[in-house]
Amino acid sequence: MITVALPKGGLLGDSIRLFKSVGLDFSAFLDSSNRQLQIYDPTGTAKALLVRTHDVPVYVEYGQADLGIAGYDVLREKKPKVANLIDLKFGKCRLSVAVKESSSYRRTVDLPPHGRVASKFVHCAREYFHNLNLPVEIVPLYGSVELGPITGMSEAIVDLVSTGKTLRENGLVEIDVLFESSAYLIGHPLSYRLNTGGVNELIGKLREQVLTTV
Ligand SMILES: Nc1ncnc2c1ncn2[C@@H]1O[C@H](COP(=O)(O)OP(=O)(O)OP(=O)(O)O)[C@@H](O)[C@H]1O
Ligand SMILES: O=P(O)(O)OC[C@H]1O[C@H](OP(=O)(O)OP(=O)(O)O)[C@H](O)[C@@H]1O
Repeated sequence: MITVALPKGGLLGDSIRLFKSVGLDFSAFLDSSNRQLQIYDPTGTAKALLVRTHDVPVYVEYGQADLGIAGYDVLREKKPKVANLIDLKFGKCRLSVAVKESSSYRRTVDLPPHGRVASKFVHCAREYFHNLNLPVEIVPLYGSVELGPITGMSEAIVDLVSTGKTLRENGLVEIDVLFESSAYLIGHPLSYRLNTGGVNELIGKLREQVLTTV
């Protein structure tokens, strides 16, 4: 039996569509009345766990899931010991630095030394500012990060940007991009080495599917 960890939230629909295209149906997770966190594909060949997006690599690293789907941003932030198997080409976004449009900061190096930067991606932000030799205080937040500069708590944010709508509607502008991101299929290293439950065949089908749809 193959176990896959699927991310709740924005990546769930595309993840379920991808598995459906290779014959595995986990669409029960899309039913809002469903509260089951573990479901079996009707063919009985695989089961899926529904987990928070940041927890997907944890289930895969610990071996409770053979496969999982997580954003590259999450993988950069958590650096889990998992294999990055396939760039799935959906969930595209970027991790960017943004500031208030009305501020005078137009490049990251314009930010004041020892200024504050709010972020959900604390490790990525710390590494980025360290590489620029800019000493800043990273303020960890769990969401609505744009409120950092709006309320005056921070001079800048490091956050995901996709359409840019959230930045625009909150009077913020992007001044640098740390990296581009998309969803990845990740795997437990032993699962594909031992071909647990025929996982390699499934990975092959998923790879083919991604190649033909792009
Ligand atoms: N506009 C976007 N904003 C945020 N994430 C996006 C966006 N577009 C694509 N993504 C991708 O979707 C993933 C999941 O984002 P989502 O907003 O569903 O969860 P989250 O809010 O980060 O997680 P949680 O609610 O569990 O804290 C991100 O890690 C990223 O890879
Ligand atoms: O560029 P856009 O298309 O507007 O998308 C970017 C927004 O989406 C994400 O927030 P999310 O909806 O995950 O909520 P959060 O603030 O709780 O992280 C991200 O943190 C931005 O706020």
